[in-house]
Amino acid sequence: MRTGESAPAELRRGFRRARAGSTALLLALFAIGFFQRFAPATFAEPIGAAFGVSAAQLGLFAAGNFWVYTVMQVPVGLLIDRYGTRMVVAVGGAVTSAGTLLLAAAPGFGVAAAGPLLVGLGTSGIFVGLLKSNATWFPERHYGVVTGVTMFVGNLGSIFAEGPSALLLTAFTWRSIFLVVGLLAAATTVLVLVVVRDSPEEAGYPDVLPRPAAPAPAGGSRRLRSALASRQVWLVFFAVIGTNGTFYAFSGLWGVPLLRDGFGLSNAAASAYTTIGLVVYGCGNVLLGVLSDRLGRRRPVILVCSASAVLGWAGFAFLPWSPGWSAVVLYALVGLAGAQVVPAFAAVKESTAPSAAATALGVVNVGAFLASGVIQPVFGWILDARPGSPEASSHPVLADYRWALIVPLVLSAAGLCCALGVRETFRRGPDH
Ligand SMILES: NCCCC[C@H](N)C(=O)NCC(=O)O
Repeated sequence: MRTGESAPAELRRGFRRARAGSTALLLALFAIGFFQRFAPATFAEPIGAAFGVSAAQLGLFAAGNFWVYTVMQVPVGLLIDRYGTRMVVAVGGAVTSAGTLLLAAAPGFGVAAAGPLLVGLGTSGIFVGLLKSNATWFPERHYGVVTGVTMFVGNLGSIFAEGPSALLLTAFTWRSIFLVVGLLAAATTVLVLVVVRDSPEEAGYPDVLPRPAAPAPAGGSRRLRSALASRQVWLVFFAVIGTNGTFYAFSGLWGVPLLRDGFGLSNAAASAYTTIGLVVYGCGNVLLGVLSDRLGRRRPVILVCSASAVLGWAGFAFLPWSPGWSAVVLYALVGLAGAQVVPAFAAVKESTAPSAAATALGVVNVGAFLASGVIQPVFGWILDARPGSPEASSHPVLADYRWALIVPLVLSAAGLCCALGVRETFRRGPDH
């Protein structure tokens, strides 16, 4: 049975329908996961008020999802390489749904706090599973753009967690919103079990493109060792820390206070600049995917992003910038740099045996998550330790932020050095 250009039109249509069904369901769960990750920004206040808990307890509540998700990246990568996307994502979807419903119905904060932990656990396999599924269902030459669109759709979930959710909260309780999200996750999970197939072959179609079998490292520990022994995986890991990790750390926390404390902007005015960075990031995901597919190369795009990060962070730390065009350019530069993940994930997938791809992608994803988890507090410690600030309550000034901004600058410079060593994969897998 042929599904390429020479295959009968009906067969091609069936193949495309099967691919669209699988991909759409995985994307839906991915967007739900992104929603959950960003939901604390909007829902922390009503949830805190409902349970009468402190800001610190709420911080722990929000961090639960993040840390469980990060720790699980490599284990779920191994599980996906072993059991396939459908099984791991279906189990994950069920756990996500249970965690969300638990939060919606929680009688007290102790039970509610278990919700984000379960959600972090449940959603941890979706992204890596989706990347692996994309690698199986789409031609290699389109992997960049497919990854870019994947990231873009995930980001729609985070957008829904902000403004639209705040609007929903004016009409509905947070419990009813989480109830609906939990039921939605449950329904999507059932559909994943019924509709998703791990490969075109499993769906009754031959592979999209015939790919010569790559040497497959058998067994979990072999796959992990092969991912951890790959120079390409580590070079990309550190390059992504310098771009995506620094950008997420900044846009998720310090990007707004920098403008507020440094230039006296209101919260709303300051967050317009982080929004610009996020929009450039979201669009950059798709555009860089298209660009690197068209070029047939990943490395130049990876390098431009690393250079963009160094320029952006150096500008923030040393140039005489201020709100207005100079700030827009700097926020856009670091946003664009963050979109490096798209060609970077492609370069990792293309240099790894398909049977170990999810494990290697999981390793790289950990880097981006760990970076923001570490950079955010370190940035804060540098601000707290600022010289000549005897009163703990006084706000840091621009000069203090410039010191802290040296952290992302150093990481991005190290990332650029690593990016220089990344091997070009020419849009093709390791077996070509
Ligand atoms: N602190 C967030 C890091 C993001 C890492 C990466 N760019 C990403 O978005 N991964 C998608 C995922 O959900 O794992």
